[in-house]
Amino acid sequence: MAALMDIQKLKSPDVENGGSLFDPDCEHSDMASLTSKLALVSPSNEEFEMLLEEIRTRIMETQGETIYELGVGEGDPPGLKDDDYKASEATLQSIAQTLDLECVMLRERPAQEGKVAEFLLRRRLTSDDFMEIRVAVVGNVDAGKSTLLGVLTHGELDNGRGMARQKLFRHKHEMESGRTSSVGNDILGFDAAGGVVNKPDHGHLDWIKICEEAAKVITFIDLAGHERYLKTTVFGMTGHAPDFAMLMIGANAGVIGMTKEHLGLALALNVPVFVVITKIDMCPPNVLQETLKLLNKILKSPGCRKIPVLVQSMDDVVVTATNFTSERMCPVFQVSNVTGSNLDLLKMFLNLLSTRHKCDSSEPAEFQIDDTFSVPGVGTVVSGTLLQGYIKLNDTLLLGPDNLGQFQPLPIKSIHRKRMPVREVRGGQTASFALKKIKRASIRKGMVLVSPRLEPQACWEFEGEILVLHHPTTISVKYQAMVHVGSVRQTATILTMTEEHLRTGDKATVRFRFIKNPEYLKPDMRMVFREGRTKAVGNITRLFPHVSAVAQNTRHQRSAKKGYIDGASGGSGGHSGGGKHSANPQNEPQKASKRNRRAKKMPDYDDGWEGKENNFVAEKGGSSLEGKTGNSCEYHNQLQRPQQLSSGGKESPRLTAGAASASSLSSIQSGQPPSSSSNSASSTSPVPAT
Ligand SMILES: Nc1nc2c(ncn2[C@@H]2O[C@H](COP(=O)(O)OP(=O)(O)OP(=O)(O)O)[C@@H](O)[C@H]2O)c(=O)[nH]1
Repeated sequence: MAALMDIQKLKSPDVENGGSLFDPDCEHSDMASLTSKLALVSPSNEEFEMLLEEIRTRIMETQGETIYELGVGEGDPPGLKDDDYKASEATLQSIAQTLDLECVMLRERPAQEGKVAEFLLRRRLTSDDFMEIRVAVVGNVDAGKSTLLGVLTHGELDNGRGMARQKLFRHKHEMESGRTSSVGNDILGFDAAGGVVNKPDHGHLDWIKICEEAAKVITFIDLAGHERYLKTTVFGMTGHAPDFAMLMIGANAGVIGMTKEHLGLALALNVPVFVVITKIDMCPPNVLQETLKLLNKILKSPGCRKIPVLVQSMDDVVVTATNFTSERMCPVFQVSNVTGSNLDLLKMFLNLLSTRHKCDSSEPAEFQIDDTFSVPGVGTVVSGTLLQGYIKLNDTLLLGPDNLGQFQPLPIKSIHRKRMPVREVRGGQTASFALKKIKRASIRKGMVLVSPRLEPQACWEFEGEILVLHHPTTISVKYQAMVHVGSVRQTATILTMTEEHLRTGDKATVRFRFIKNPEYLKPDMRMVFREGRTKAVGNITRLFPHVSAVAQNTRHQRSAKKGYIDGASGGSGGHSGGGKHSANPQNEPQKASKRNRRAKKMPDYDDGWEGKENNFVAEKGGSSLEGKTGNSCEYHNQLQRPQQLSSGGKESPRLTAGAASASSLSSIQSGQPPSSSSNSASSTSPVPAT
């Protein structure tokens, strides 16, 4: 345990400074003068109103809850004597009652002048509203991901032979192999007082009931551990906009296989990570120590720069959960799904997590689509995340971009959140919308539904600042790989770069062009660029929102011939000219289609983030997830596969050049920054256009 940071060092830094958890970053606000430790002892009417207002604002900002620390104040030594403490607690309860908040004590401890305590103030929401936190569950195969989710959501312990996970598998082949292959959603609801509301009825969980009773719902995005399904895992991490990533490690197996890949992915996407070590019931103490030691080394390495904190008590839970948004801290839990050891700590931690997405209802709505469904009796349904703004029933939003970069207005027929019909959805929440007058085949993942106020434009080309985490040789202009950004997943070609060649560890500003469809992007979005073992991460810095006339006409004619352009989306697109590479056949979309035809012949194989050498990326796009995400459709009816998949789903196969080399995250493991010296000097030939 000594390997991990001593939790005492992190405990209540604010208390030492006379600060308050009102302000976890120690930036003292205007409230500081009001938060003298005696402020709640016998406030005047005016002071009471000010405190009320401060807590109301705080609750609104944090989407429904905050933590108040009693007995600390600016410049005062921490702690309240018994009488003052009781009076302060009574005032806090009275404020909570006035604001219709639940007020629950999280922990109480002795301090210099009496005692201090932390209280959770949580809004009691109506039956059709709840706070929402999304947690992506990652880790190597057999780390116990599905089992832990089964245990947490169904409240029954595992038998060590896969009993708990059976409740979560969505496919027959998963039941047989014991391997998750798709993005699954499972939910865990907490009421205002922090109690779990999941009550399975004969193994079945009623999501609507959970959402009605819950003040906060944790959605677990259960991602596959096997490297074969890495493409799906990357999509889960980018397209489902998780607030946090839960990295799972089997205590006996240790940090193996895809563990570092998944950690690297979370870091690249700036998703705060916490670690859960499972199977401590069957792991010899020395092996557990070794696992902790290696984990500690990796987390502290220059590639990671995390502060690992072992969570062993409720005190630790409160400290880590309330400081977790800092992104530097990495709480580490050790649990057993068989004995239930430490699961109460993990549940409490999940209960205290708060969303990273701030919601401002006045912003124009922007909804990213991560899946599409055809629901009998309902019609076309899209699921996804509302990144900003507010959408209510019967609002008309713009759906797009289609293959020509156009957006078309569509009314929202109905809204479901976690299978529960609702009238509105706010920024940071996931939802499903039933849409009118549109076929499922005309919608692809990566499209958006946005407010007309945004005047959205699609782009074929964009610029990004990227860092190459790994490439076996060098990357040059015309190189093609898969771009993941938000729920967009499409092959793009490098048009220009600020460097002539890029090797592992190199940074550059790169101009990309999508090969199949224009996409809706925004500056500052995080992107992942990958192909086989090649991985680069970065930020989008510039968009070129125009559609090449050549590309546009060609696509239109070809699409019209194939007959899958919706009449409503037709039109010229109104753009002309095109970029300097628009006439280059290498960048024209029809090139991709040839590869697609070849790709269809390839096996359904996902070579992945850390794939095998000399293999093909035969992305099936839409088809790899279509129909596999049953749980995420919030319209809980029979789902249908489309007769014809959207054209946006298929990607081209790519031949990976170069010899095998170590993981890009070797820097994390070794504690050294990535080095370019390990690369072969030979240049990778760009993939020729066929
Ligand atoms: N003894 C013991 N066994 C566990 C524990 N957690 C999981 N298992 C067993 O470990 C095996 C693998 O668990 P899974 O939940 O399928 O692992 P996974 O990480 O979801 O694997 P993929 O879905 O393939 O990514 C199952 O047989 C579980 O019963 C634990 O805490 N203790």
